[in-house]
Amino acid sequence: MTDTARPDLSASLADRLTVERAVSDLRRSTPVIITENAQAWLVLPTEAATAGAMIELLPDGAPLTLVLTANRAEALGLMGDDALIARRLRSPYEAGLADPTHPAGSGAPGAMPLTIEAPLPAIADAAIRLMKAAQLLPAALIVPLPAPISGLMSLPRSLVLEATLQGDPRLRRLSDARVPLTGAEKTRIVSFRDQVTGIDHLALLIGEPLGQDAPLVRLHSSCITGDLLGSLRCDCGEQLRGAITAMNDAGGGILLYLQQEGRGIGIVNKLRAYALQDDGLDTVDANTALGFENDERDFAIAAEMLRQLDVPAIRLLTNNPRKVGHLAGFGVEVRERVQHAFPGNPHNRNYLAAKARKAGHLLPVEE
Ligand SMILES: Nc1nc2c(ncn2[C@@H]2O[C@H](COP(=O)(O)OP(=O)(O)OP(=O)(O)O)[C@@H](O)[C@H]2O)c(=O)[nH]1
Ligand SMILES: [Zn+2]
Repeated sequence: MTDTARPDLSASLADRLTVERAVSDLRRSTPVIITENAQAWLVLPTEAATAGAMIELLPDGAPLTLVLTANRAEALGLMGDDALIARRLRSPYEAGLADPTHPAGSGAPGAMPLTIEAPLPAIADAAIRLMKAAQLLPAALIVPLPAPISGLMSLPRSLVLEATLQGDPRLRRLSDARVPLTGAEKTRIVSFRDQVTGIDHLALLIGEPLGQDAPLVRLHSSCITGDLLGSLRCDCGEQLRGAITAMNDAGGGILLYLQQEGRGIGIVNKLRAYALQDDGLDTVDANTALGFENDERDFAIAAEMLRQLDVPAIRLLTNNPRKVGHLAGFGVEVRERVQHAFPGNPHNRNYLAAKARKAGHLLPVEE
């Protein structure tokens, strides 16, 4: 079995592990400290602030600054050409402004609490990167710290920026087992673990793909609702089972099952996006109203899995040109894009139409 994990803990890997520990604290509503030059800032996820978590740590009378992405600012009708904006708050509870599914953030632009513009804190970019890595809403409450607080993770801004760059996954190949599937009895599942995030990704080897020149491959991002629960809001379940059947019929194929729920925003945020879609936004605008990009996924993971499986050339089952471009950028030869569309239903018709219209998906548009 190949094991490509580096034996030593290089400086950059150590930095990435430090950032992952901070991410894990933030997911538990624990603030972290980011430093830049001689200044330290307490950084609290807005989700934690609105829930009142750890608010007692905020120094009395210190200025509270809310950092938002440009996408969230635009949804709120706030002006600005920059990637991030900062607003001064009177109370941490006003951080609900960052969340369009929260009463404070869901009103019409004029109905939001009065906020005062604030200069962008030096660590704003690092704070937003951490929130995204933690799959929290990409908004942070930031307070300059007059004195250090012991017991919290503290990390320099530069380290956060370097460690959250996508494109260099450290995957370790682990188990390999026979798992007969309905529609593809000759299937093996090979598992990979991201040595930085600890997240596991799977490669389903259906039939005999490894001997083939350019086997069928699908990059399938996890969808708990569609793949597992049979949700009709998307086409993921059909695409998953359809890919398995197509690969079995072709004598072999590789389905990479990637833990990238909700195009990389996580299950909680995907469900928030669904709530916004019920209020009339489409799948793209719901992501940006939450402050995210339309697609936050890192397909370098898929390219690295193919590299470790020794599959340099593929035929890719997808309607998403972004997947083709990213894989090619990471050195995978995509010899052919194979259409992978299924008939819509009344619940996913708008979703499929928005992907075709706005996200460049090559889907047959239904009447
Ligand atoms: N944020 C968000 N994610 C969604 C929504 N609907 C489905 N998803 C997620 O979108 C991803 C679908 O991924 P893929 O099956 O790789 O699909 P794709 O990028 O549309 O490309 P192809 O299916 O290959 O054409 C899964 O992670 C789903 O959880 C939605 O409305 N909002
Ligand atoms: Zn889905």
